[in-house]
Amino acid sequence: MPAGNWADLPQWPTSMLERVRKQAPRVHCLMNTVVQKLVADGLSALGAIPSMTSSTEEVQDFARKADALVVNLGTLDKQRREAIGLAVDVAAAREIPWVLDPAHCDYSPPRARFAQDLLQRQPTALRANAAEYGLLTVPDRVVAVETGVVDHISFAGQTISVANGDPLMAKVTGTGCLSGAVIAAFLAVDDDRHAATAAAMLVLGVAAEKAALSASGPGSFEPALLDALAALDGGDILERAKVTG
Ligand SMILES: Nc1ncnc2c1ncn2[C@@H]1O[C@H](COP(=O)(O)OP(=O)(O)O)[C@@H](O)[C@H]1O
Ligand SMILES: Cc1ncsc1CCOP(=O)(O)O
Ligand SMILES: [Mg+2]
Repeated sequence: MPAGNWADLPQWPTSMLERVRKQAPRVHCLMNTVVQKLVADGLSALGAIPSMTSSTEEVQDFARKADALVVNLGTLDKQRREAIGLAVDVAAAREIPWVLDPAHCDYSPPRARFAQDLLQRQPTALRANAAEYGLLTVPDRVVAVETGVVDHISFAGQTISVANGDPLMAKVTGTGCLSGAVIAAFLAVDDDRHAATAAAMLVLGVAAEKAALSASGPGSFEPALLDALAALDGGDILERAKVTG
């Protein structure tokens, strides 16, 4: 955590959120086909600018214009593997942050191997649920995020835990994928990769809590989450944050 612990300096996530809104980072998403709309809408609500192509002819042009990249393996096929490799080449050359979400790698050994190979290419952060996380070995320089009821964000021997969120997040497909994209947006505006990743998880978790106040189930939770991401302010974050580390 920057310059002390959460109790000493609780305003840094709000400062990062304000920078996301002001700078409007471009986040290019190699996103699974199931949740592209939610992820694009979530990034837009937050204040970032999403793009989504996975065409091998175009992906490098999009990555060259991006401030950060998120690579999600949820609907992997031959062409997407190739597009991911091309996009990561650009991210590495331009030294922009990129986030790996090894979605469903616990279902498929070839996908788990591909995820492990991508980890050797040093993403800025890995974001995975517990089943996915348990299969992978995370290199030292990669921020490791294991999500669930409590999110654990580990880097350089230190772990920040964020206990915000709502059980309705597990009832809407794509909240995990959205979390990877939100992390990418925060990494684009702050060089402290550990703090930026934790701030992203906190902001999404607090937005989910605010959304749950008005939702009557998963259907109404999804649009309420977009509204909450757009409306979230420093007061909400300070009042609700459950951060340790
Ligand atoms: N029961 C829960 N209570 C609070 N937050 C949750 C809960 N389940 C999931 N989340 C949140 O939902 C998001 C997705 O996490 P997770 O369900 O672990 O990923 P995935 O959707 O990839 O399986 C994270 O932001 C996590 O904090
Ligand atoms: C259902 C499904 N199948 C392939 S990707 C995907 C979406 C996974 O979304 P999340 O892990 O964020 O709930
Ligand atoms: Mg997932």
